[in-house]
This record gives sequence, C-alpha cells and structure tokens, in this order.
Amino acid sequence: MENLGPRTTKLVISHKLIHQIPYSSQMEIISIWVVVFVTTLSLLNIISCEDEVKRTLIQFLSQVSGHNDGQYNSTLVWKQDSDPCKDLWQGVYCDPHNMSIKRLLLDSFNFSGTLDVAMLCNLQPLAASLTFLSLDGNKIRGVIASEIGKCTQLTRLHLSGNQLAGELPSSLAMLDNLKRLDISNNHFSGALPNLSRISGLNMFLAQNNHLRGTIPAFNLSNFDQFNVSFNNFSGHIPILHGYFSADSFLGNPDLCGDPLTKNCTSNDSMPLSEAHASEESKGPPREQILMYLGYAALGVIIVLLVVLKLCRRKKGENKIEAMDTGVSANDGGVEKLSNNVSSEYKAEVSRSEFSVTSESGMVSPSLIVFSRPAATELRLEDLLRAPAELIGRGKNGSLYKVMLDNGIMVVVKRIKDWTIPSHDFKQRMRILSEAKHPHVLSPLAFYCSKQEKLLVYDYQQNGSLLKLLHGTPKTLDWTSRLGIAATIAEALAFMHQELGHHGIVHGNLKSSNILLNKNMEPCISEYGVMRMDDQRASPFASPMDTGALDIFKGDVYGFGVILLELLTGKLVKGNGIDLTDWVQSVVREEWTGEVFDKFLISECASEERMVNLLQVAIRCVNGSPEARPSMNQVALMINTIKEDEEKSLIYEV
Ligand SMILES: Nc1ncnc2c1ncn2[C@@H]1O[C@H](COP(=O)(O)OP(=O)(O)OP(=O)(O)O)[C@@H](O)[C@H]1O
Repeated sequence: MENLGPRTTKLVISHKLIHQIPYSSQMEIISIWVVVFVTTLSLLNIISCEDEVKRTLIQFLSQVSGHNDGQYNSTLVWKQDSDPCKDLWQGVYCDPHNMSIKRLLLDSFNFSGTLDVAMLCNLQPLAASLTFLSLDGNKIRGVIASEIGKCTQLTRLHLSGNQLAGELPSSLAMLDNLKRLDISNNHFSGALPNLSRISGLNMFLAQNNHLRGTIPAFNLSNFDQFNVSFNNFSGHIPILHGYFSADSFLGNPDLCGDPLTKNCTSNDSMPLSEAHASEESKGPPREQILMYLGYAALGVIIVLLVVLKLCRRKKGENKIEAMDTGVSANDGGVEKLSNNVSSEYKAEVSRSEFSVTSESGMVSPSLIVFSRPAATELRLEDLLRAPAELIGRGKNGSLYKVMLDNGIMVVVKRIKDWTIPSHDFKQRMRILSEAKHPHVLSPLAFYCSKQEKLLVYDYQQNGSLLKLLHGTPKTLDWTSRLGIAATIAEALAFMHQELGHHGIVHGNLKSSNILLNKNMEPCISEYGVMRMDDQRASPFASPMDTGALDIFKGDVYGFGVILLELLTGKLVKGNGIDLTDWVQSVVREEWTGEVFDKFLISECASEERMVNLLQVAIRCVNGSPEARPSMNQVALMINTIKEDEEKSLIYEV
C-alpha cells in the first residue's frame, strides 16, 4: 500500500485537495470548466463555419466565372487566407454588425461558367444571411436549382442578361421575402411558378425568355416594375387598373385583354391564383353559383358601407367641431396638429376608418402604417387629437413633435406643396420603408391626399448633429466625430446602393438631418422626402449640379459639407461666409492647419488623420459632380482613416 508510486500519490493528493474545497466552490469550478469547454467548442465551430463559407464562396465564384484556376477577373481577389468582410472582397457585402454575408453583387464580370445556387443555399450560414444575389449581364449558363428555396432571406434575385435556361423551380414561389426578381433576357422555358403568392413582390422582369402558360394573378398595384413581354404566355392578362402599358405584355401572341388589342374569348384561360386553380377543376355551374353569391355578398357589403359612412359622417362632424375649438398657440407652443392642417385633411379624417392596424404596409383610407413596434395601432385620429409642438418650419414644410396617448413621442413632417401623384408618393414611401438601415430613420407611417402629405417618424430625443457641434459647451471629441463620419458614410452608401435604381437619394443632406438616437448614435433622417423636382436645386448642390446631373453626387456634396463642419466646428454659413469657399481658400493658401476646430487641436487630435479626412471632404465638395467620389468610395476612405485611428489608440495604450 505504501508503494503506490508517484502517479497514484499525485492522484490521492489531488483527490484530497478537491475534497478540501467546499461543495459550492467545486460546483463553481465545474461550471467554469463547462463554460470554457462550450465556448471553445463554439469558437471552433465559428472558425470552421467561416472557413466553410469562404470555401463555398470561392467555389461558387470558380464555377460561375468558368475559371477554375482562380483567375476570375483581375479585380476579384477572393482567397481562403483572407476575410470576405474585413478584407472587402469585391462584390461581397457584409452586415457590419455581425459580419454575415448579405449580398453577392457580381454584375457584368463577363462570367461564362455555370450557376450553382444549390452550392450557396445548401450552406446554412449563407442561406440564412444572403439577401441579395445579383449576376446581371454575364454569360452564365445552367438552371436555377430548386435549392434556391432554401435561401429564405433573399429579397432580390437579379439574373438578367445571361444564358440561363430550363424551367423555373416551384420553390422560387416559396421565397416569402422576395421583393425584386429579374430573370429577363435569358432562355428560361416552361410555366411560371405561382409567384403571385409572394405578397411583397414589387418587381418582376421576365421579358425575352421562352416562358409559357398563364400569368399568375399578380396584384399589379403592388408593382413598380413588371414586364413579361416577348415570351409565349397565353390567356388573360391579370387585372391592370392602368398600372402598366402594353409594352409590358407585347410579343406574346396568345395573350389577350387590356392593355393589348386582342380581346379575350371564353376559351382564354384566366390568370391563375392558387384559389382559382382549385376552383377551375370544379366546372362552370359551380362557378356561376359562386359568381351570383359574390354579387349578393357585394350588395350586402355596399348597403352596410353606406350605413356605416352615414354614421361616421355624423361622428366626424362632431369631431371636427371639437378640433376647431381646440387649443391654439403660436410657433413653438403646444397645440393640436389638426389646427394646422388643411380642411381637406380634416375632411379626410372625418371620412377615415380610424381602425388602421400595424400590419405591414396595410392601406387604410387615410393613414398607412408600417409594421414597427412604436406604430402599433397608430391611428390618424390619435395624431390629430394629441398635443403637438411646432419644432421647425423649413423650406420643405413644418415639423411637429407629437405626444401620443400611449406616451410615445413621434414627429410629424408636413411636406409643403409636393404635387406628386398619390400613387407615386405611396410607391416611394413603400420603397423607402423597405430599405432598412440601423442608421437611417425610416418612416413609421404616412398620410397622403391630394393636398396634404404627412410623414411620421420616431422622435429622437438627443437632437441633431447641428446642435451638438455648434452648441455650447463643445463636447464632441475627435474620435466621436470620426465615428459619426464613418457611420453616416456607410449608411448613405448603403441607401444609394439600395435605392439607386429607383433614383431616390436623400436630396437634403445637412447636419440638422443627422439625428442622435438614445444611444447617441447618429442616424440620417428624412431620407428621400425631398421633392424630386427640388433635388436638382438642393441647398448644398454646387451650381454645376444642375443640368447633366448625377443626383447621387448632390448627396456626396452634402456629406462633404458635414465633414467640413465636423473638422472646422464652423457653421455652413457663418457671418455670411460660405464654409466650403472659406476652407478651399485657406487650403489654397497652404494654411491647412488654420482650418481645424480649436477644440480638436486642444485635445491633440492627430493632425495627420484630420488632414486625411479634410482631403476626403474636399474631394466630396468638388465643384464638378463627376470628379466627386461615390459614397461607397467615401465610406471606404473614411473607414481606413478610422482604422488608423483605432490602431494608434491601441499603440498608445
Ligand atoms: N425625428 C426627429 N426627432 C427629433 N428631432 C427632429 C426629428 N426630425 C427633425 N428634427 C429636428 O427638428 C428640427 C426641425 O426639423 P425640420 O426638418 O423642420 O428642419 P430642417 O431640416 O432644417 O428643414 P427642411 O428639412 O425643411 O430643410 C431640426 O433641428 C431637426 O434636427
């Protein structure tokens, strides 16, 4: 027993040691080791997942480009030993918060390989993050595999101008998040899957293919682009309500009905929705019975609506009377929003249903509310009834701060004299509400009538960058200013990319439109609410912006001015001197150091990086729009400066 040897002795000692530790501490030690073990496992898992994602992306690129030797294109450098997000692989766009792959944009790279969506969509991390796949304008062959249905987050699929063929898989119609589908100018054949079941789809381009069968019963009022011309479709065109012209349907000899000249006969099949498809097999007598029942139900509904309307009118008249006798005050005082809006708006209120729910994009006769927690059960009536404070009267309209019954504070922007047709305004609002970025304030709801356009936003309690920069005492240090510049640049670049094809830009970018949320993070407000006709005359567009205009470059100019404000701490027009002119003249005289805010100098901010940022700003405010960089380039440049700043802070520590 005494000769148990050194190993056994150690075990006995450690066993004894463990026994000496109290039970609760033992449990603590065990749980710490379990946590360490689980964390190590998940870290290993993350690393192997990241490797798998990289490998899959590289394989996908080899296949689609038709180059297995890695020589896809001189600008595309995707390598296993680099990181798609941190090393900014061209064509790959990541979510800056969790570094997941959001978009693969590989348009016009002259690729001539084959498409293998299964490769992407079979890999769970990619399938769960990818929202946008675009391969427009290549010469890619192959089919869309049914695995596309696993890429459930896809909102956009752009495959136009390739040599893709075969039938479209029915799983395409299972992509519930899909908004924009472009398969035009390919060789696709067969029938369309029932894409009309995707409620959010608002663009479908399939022209110049060999598709046949009936067109699904799309609700075309939801679409801003629709084209199925030059295929072999047959039967009725879905009900149009004038949204699209004949150009969208030409070149399908067996297609009939409005807006084509060919009338439909009883033999022509109707657009098929799922419901219709099952009804069709039941034969004409049942169809007729259903039709008569439909007429009867419609009659009852009309009678009910008339009665309801009469009741409401009575109620509404009482309400407006009450509003008219409500509190009224001068600018800045508390009043009711209803006191300031037009009589048409009031009349609309009296007619409205007051029962709008927060269903996404649900249309009420008056207020359209987007699906957001703050907007739950937001009703026009509540807005009108709530106390409102006028907090701004700009050239675009007035802004009211409104406290709702539930204690939530919102702001209502009343846009002045915007004669945009209601349909276009609604489309624009829907498009804007879909382009979501954590640093861009999207509208909670809007109201639109011929004379009145109202937009509702969350109230941001920490004010604007304008106030923060020019208020006293000065508190905004260099690192925060650089951080704000980087965040806004990235958000703006995102919006330009998301809404570029709609031609929607901010149009009125200035420091009063950069708001600080409750975490003091900056967010861009009023994106895209500048009247289109005014975008040319944006207050910060340089004189050369009018004429042959790249509207995006107007925003780049506005952003450049914000950078100048951040660097100089001066107002855009202070003492009648234009900030841009002043900075340019000082730099010309080679007194660059004079430009910077004394506050920044006093905190010993890096002059090198301030000069780098100043160079970016000067490029943005270049008098000629073509010479200005794109917002994407600006965001990259500022990120590099920010990274340098971060590295220098680490060295200092
Ligand atoms: N959602 C919001 N929350 C808090 N403050 C806001 C919000 N939106 C705007 N503001 C602030 O309210 C003030 C008035 O806004 P308004 O949009 O009327 O002014 P403006 O941007 O100078 O004018 P315009 O947009 O017509 O050129 C500004 O200081 C702005 O920063």
